[in-house]
This record gives sequence, structure tokens and C-alpha cells, in this order.
Amino acid sequence: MELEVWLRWYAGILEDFGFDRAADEEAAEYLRGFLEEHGSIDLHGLELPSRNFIVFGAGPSLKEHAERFRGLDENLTVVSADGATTALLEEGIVPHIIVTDLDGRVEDILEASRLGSTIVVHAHGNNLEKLRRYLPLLKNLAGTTQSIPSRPLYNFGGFTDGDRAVFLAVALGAERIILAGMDFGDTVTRYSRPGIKGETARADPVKKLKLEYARKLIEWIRTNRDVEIETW
Ligand SMILES: Nc1ncnc2c1ncn2[C@@H]1O[C@H](COP(=O)(O)OP(=O)(O)OP(=O)(O)O)[C@@H](O)[C@H]1O
Ligand SMILES: Nc1nc2c(c(=O)[nH]1)N=C(CO)CN2
Ligand SMILES: [Mg+2]
Repeated sequence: MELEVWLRWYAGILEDFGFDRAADEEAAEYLRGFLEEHGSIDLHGLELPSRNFIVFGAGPSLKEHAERFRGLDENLTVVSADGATTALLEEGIVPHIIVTDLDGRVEDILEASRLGSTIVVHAHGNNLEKLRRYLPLLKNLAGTTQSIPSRPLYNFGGFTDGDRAVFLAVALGAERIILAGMDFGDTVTRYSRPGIKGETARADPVKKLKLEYARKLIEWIRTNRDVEIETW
């Protein structure tokens, strides 16, 4: 998504959620400084197994779709959105790329990073403390911001980890993207909300609105980009 198009979406997001743009920028500047000092991955230089991608979100169909993927005889580039990483590791799947704002089960993101996943960390006004705590523990890092990016940060467009993962796949030249565990709707899973009792719960109003944005942003890709999107 072109930056100026994204910035119009972002203005609406700031208003709808009451987020503070200056706090988003402060977090982004922390991430930028960290990556400048410690090094980061050039995402356009990544060697990926295929231009056919599968993006895993943390919706109720995640587990079933992870099992379906294991049975698939096809070489795909696997991208997981934050909390979905836990379910993939449970199935013995190590994603090539993880897109995260570090509010899932960070132990699993750390484990995947040790196993070789590229970790695309997003900075925003509500995760500066997580950035401070976890960046030093992670390997194979790249960074994104939702405001105007300065090197080495990227902004491919997108809001939640799941739709940002789809924008990333498009930016990396995806021809086809399978959406797995991307149910949207109003049910969250323990992969998305590790604190809940049981497997699923009703999404709170903020999460519901985030999922609504995720759905609309992916719809924008379907309409505006020449990529085949297949929903499982
Ligand atoms: N029903 C669903 N419940 C949770 N995530 C879903 C669902 N459907 C799709 N997703 C996608 O899965 C992604 C990963 O979920 P997760 O809750 O870990 O992410 P998140 O973007 O960090 O959300 P939050 O900011 O609410 O913590 C979401 O960003 C979202 O795009
Ligand atoms: N300021 C701010 N930005 C975000 C937030 C959030 O909670 N606060 N959550 C996101 C992922 O869903 C993406 N961006
Ligand atoms: Mg997250």
C-alpha cells in the first residue's frame, strides 16, 4: 500500500481508537535506534522458498488449518501473525516469518527466533516496554512502524499483526496468499488471548474493531493488488 494511502487509514485508526500518534512515533524511534545499533534483516533480500504464501492468524480455525497445512504437499512461504506462532510450534511448524507487536506468548516468539524465523517487530504506542524488554533477546530482527518510516524501519501498510503480514507478503512479491486462521468475527482464541479460560472467548469491543479493520484492509488488497487471495 502506498504510504500516503496508508496514512489516510492511519488517521482514521488514531481517531477510532484514541491512540496517541506521538507515542507511536516514540516507540518507532526506539525500535529504529535499536536496529541501527544491533543490525537488522533486509526483508527484500530474504531468500524465501516460494512466491506462494500462507499467512496464519489466531482465529478459531487456526488449529484445524495448521493441521491441514501439515498434510499439504506444497512448498509455501509460511508467515505467522503473533499469537498464531504458538499453534504452529505445537504442530512442529517453524514459520519463515513472524509478524508481531510482542503481545502474544513471547516465549514462543523467542523459541521460533532461535529456530531461525525472521521476526518482524512492530512498534506502537502501547508496546514500548515490551520492545525494551524483548528486543535484546530476539534474533533475526526487522522492524515496522505505523507512522512515517525511517531506515531501517518499514511501513508496508496494515494495522493488526494479521493484515500487516498480508501486506508484507504482497510487498515481498507474493503471487498467491492463503489466509489460514483468519476468521475475524467476534471470537478470540487462547492463542490470541493467552489469559482466557478455555479455548475461546467473546472478543471485547476494541478487539472486535481491530478485527474489523483487519478484514477491511485485506479487502483493500483484494480490490487493489494483483494477487490471488484464497481463504481457508
Ligand atoms: N478471530 C480472530 N481472533 C484473533 N485474531 C484473529 C482472528 N481473526 C483473524 N485474526 C488475526 O490474527 C492475528 C494474530 O492475533 P493476535 O491476537 O495474536 O494479534 P494482535 O494483532 O497482536 O492483536 P491485539 O492487538 O488485539 O493483541 C490478528 O492480528 C488478526 O489479524
Ligand atoms: N497505538 C497502538 N497501535 C497499535 C495497537 C495498539 O494497541 N496501540 N495494536 C495493534 C495491533 O492490533 C497495532 N497498532
Ligand atoms: Mg500482537
